[in-house]
Amino acid sequence: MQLQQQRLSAGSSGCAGRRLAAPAVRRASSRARTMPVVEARKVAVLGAAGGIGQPLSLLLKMNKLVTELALYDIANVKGVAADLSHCNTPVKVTAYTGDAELEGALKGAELVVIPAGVPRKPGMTRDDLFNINAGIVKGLVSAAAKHCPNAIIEIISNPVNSTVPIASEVLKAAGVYNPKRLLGVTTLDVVRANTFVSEARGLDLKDVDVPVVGGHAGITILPLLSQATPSVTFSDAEREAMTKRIQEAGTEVVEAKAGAGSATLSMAYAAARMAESTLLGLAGEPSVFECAFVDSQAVPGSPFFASKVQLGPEGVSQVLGLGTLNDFEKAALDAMLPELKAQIQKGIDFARK
Ligand SMILES: NC(=O)C1=CN([C@@H]2O[C@H](COP(=O)(O)OP(=O)(O)OC[C@H]3O[C@@H](n4cnc5c(N)ncnc54)[C@H](O)[C@@H]3O)[C@@H](O)[C@H]2O)C=CC1
Ligand SMILES: O=C([O-])CC(=O)C(=O)O
Repeated sequence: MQLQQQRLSAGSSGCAGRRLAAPAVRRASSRARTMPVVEARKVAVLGAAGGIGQPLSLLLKMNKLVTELALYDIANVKGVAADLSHCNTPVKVTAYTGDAELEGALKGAELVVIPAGVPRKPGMTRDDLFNINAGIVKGLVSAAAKHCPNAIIEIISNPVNSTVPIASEVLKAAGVYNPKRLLGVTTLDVVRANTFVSEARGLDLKDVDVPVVGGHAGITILPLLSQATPSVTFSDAEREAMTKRIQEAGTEVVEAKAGAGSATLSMAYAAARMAESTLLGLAGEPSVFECAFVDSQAVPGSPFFASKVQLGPEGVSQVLGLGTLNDFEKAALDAMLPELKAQIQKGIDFARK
């Protein structure tokens, strides 16, 4: 799998006020040389029979850093696992369904990826999913707190701006919260930004790295085009249009699917990339960077924020600052904050009820 080729990778530790370091894009050949020795790595996918869960599980079945793939879903997961288990890659596939089997999926897992929950239909916002998905995430993270309290948890289920705070409260209540081990998956925003910018400027995709910060809904998604690598220039109108396209890309897919769900294949690709980066960090690979929505002090007053983070043996080893924003980005940051904070608080309030 060549996901690593386009992984966000920065050469040095960044910090607030500095421009984020340029990507040191690893080629497949050099990656093969530097690939860490694989220890036993069990990855659990919760919601594995869904639109994201199935292709994500396939990509993880192809990943040399994974030794066991535990698939959990409330429906249809045994068939998905039987199907996947016939692929002749060494990853052992196991299947679990229903509350009684959740423990088996989670026991011994080092990474838990959660795409469980309902997707949007046209006309809905991600926040409209809150009423259903908040409870699903709460239940699954409660089980993870009990059965794999040290695992890294990566949440895909929307609204990410609220489900990650819910998860943090659940983990706190269970006495096992480690902010380095809880991440909201915003990789798809970066994947999209890289694709759209490369298309607009005729750049080779493997060289393009656009940090995307903030959150994962509408105006809370803020691509830092001024920090793109390689450096790109946009007129004011182009910058505004590109920012809006990246912010509305999820809706673009929801509308194109016309009621049949939201992004699944690109999301599976993005989550597989995030999982691979996480496993590389766990394995001690240096200089692994991704953008993710994490417990953060990057922006005063917002307890969670997406920005570039370094991944290491403990999970998030460093949350990087935002670097220098231009006036457009500063205004966009100011505009998003009330909405982002409200969505975070909504999650916290729900979990504390
Ligand atoms: N973070 C991101 O960038 C993105 C997030 N999403 C979100 O991912 C979520 C999943 O999307 P899809 O896979 O398209 O939906 P889907 O409906 O195709 O699949 C969801 C799966 O979750 C399962 N599920 C429901 N409740 C469960 C529970 N309590 N335990 C275990 N499994 C459970 C369902 O049985 C189903 O198989 C949605 O909330 C969607 O909004 C989607 C795209 C991008
Ligand atoms: O738009 C949605 O509902 C799914 C999602 O988060 C995305 O595609 O970015």
